[in-house]
Amino acid sequence: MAIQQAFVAPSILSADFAHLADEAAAVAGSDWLHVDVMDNHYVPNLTLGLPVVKSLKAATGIPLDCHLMIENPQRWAVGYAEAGAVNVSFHAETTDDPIAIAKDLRAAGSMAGLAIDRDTAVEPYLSLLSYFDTVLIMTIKAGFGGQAFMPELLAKVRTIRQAIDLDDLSIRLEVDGGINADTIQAAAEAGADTFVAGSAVFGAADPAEAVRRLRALAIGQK
Ligand SMILES: O=C(CO)[C@H](O)[C@H](O)COP(=O)(O)O
Repeated sequence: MAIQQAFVAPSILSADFAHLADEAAAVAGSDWLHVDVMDNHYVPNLTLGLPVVKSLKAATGIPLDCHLMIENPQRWAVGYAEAGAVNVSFHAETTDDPIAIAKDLRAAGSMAGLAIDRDTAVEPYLSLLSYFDTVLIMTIKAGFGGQAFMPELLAKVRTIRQAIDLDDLSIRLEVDGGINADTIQAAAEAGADTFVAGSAVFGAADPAEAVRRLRALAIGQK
């Protein structure tokens, strides 16, 4: 299957949390808005939860892509779907029953996303792909923005892309961590079609232009 239209999803982890509605408005042309939910347990960082997602949903028309870096996703994931997220990703490392959570997310009306952290192999999850609408491959260790892209993790993107294409699955393949104008093309060539970018967007003088530039690079334009 051909790679789907490239999506750029600015990560609000790198935005000004005191002005989230304005920050979202600055990237209004984005495909998705990536929302990092961190609980200070699965990852050491602590960010935001359901009340902020509900407020963001009311404040922006950009589809929300919630990335749960939390323990006990079976307790919380559906709440993010009910809050209006278009996609809810939870980490494979945080549950023994990813299929149950994926089914619950779809039943609640969102896409179901499986996120895979730096130190986790993708092979055990290949047989589960049909339960998911997105797969998010971390290209850093989850927890903080502004880290350097790890090109060796693109092998996992290639493996997932091959599996998606082999079974003709309709799955968005996201990469998250260190995505910028220097790294996005390598990620696209590996098979990613959805690109989370935090510092490369919100650290830019013109965030909207940064999104446009990243999307152009992802589809091979200079
Ligand atoms: O999930 C994340 C961190 O765990 C962030 O989405 C990611 O780090 C984006 O930030 P940057 O593009 O600056 O690396």
